[in-house]
Amino acid sequence: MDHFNLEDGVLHAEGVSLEALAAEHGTPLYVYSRATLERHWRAFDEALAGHPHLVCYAVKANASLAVLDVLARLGSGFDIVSVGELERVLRAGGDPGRVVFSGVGKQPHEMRRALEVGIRCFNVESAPELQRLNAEAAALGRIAPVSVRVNPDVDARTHPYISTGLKENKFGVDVDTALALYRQAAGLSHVRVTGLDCHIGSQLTQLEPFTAALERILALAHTLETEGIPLQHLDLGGGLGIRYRDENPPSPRDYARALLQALGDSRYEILMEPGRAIAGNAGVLLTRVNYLKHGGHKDFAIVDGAMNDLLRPALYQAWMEIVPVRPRAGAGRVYDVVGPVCETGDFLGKDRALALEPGDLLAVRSAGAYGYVMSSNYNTRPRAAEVMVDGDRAHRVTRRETLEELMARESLLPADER
Ligand SMILES: Cc1ncc(COP(=O)(O)O)c(C=O)c1O
Ligand SMILES: N[C@@H](CCCC[NH3+])C(=O)O
Repeated sequence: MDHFNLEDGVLHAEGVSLEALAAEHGTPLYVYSRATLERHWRAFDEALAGHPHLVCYAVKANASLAVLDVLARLGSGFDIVSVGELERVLRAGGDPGRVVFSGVGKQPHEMRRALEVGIRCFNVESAPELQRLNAEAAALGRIAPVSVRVNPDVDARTHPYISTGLKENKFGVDVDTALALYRQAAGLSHVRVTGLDCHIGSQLTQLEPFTAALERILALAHTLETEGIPLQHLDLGGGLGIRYRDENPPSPRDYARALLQALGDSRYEILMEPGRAIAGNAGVLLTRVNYLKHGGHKDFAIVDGAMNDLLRPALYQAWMEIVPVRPRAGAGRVYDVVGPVCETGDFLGKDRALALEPGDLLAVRSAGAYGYVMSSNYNTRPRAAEVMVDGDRAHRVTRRETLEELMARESLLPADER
């Protein structure tokens, strides 16, 4: 469920016409709905009510300051993977005490900043990382709270690029290595074991991989208890999928119910790191039809948005729904919706039945997660702008980059070396 609906024949975000937003801010344009974000975050929080928990929104899904601001005001925790994401959370008023730090390649300066502001937990992914964290904490006179990220070797049944919990994936450590790491951690002077972490992949549409992973980490938690290494929390990661087309992912409530059931009567605090399930259907990408090109073999709708704005279709062959903002009557044609970028893989959608005229505005739905954050300047295209709708008001979040700003970041060689 989201807040993008037709009103008087025109697609609106909450109470705001997407045509009006495109006219004011230009295209391509990302538009987010505050009400949808809030509803999705609350769905997780309420699904876990009655059990100690913290919903740590995965910032990587959509790191817009406005999105973080909305969630920080709800009391959200945050899952970060870089010091840049940490600075964004702090800037948006997020509580560092509710931040967990994931990722296989944390750098010393990132660890130091996270230690200084006092984050909730470091999700450690290797033995050398544990040693380095202990050394950095010792140098600062701090104690680093840690979880070990366990790779439970379960098949998440998702696209291979976004599966993270198989033994051939770079993430986490296997159960035996995790046990060894916990034993090491227990003997280190400047880390304190607080939890256990696991994340098996993204866009999961079935419960079974989640519960299989939980069973494996519960067994490890039990072993740790018997060794005198008690845990306060289990971080079950993110990964709950959303409907892009015809997927039928479990609701946050069914997902939480299954996990709490598998947890039995153990009272570990539960941390979750949902990203896509909160932000995905809270955003659309608006793009305008520039040309219609009717070939002998194919019809192309050439739009002003491209793979540099929204990479998911090109990178994962992801299917994203494309709808006209003001639907026209009539059958139309079957188009490949493509951008101006010089790549055959530059498409937003293939074989879409659409009734179109040049100048029409299209909305790519479910673009709130892994959209703007994965955009680039490929083909020297400025990044899109972002707008947050809140009821019948809209706030510009990011201004469209100008070519001057893009160029100003670079320099020519010194004149005498030319
Ligand atoms: C460690 C970790 N936590 C959370 C997430 C968020 O995943 P999702 O957006 O699928 O909920 C990811 C991304 O896969 C991740 O790697
Ligand atoms: N970027 C991916 C998800 C990556 C999840 C992060 N580990 C997507 O768009 O589906």
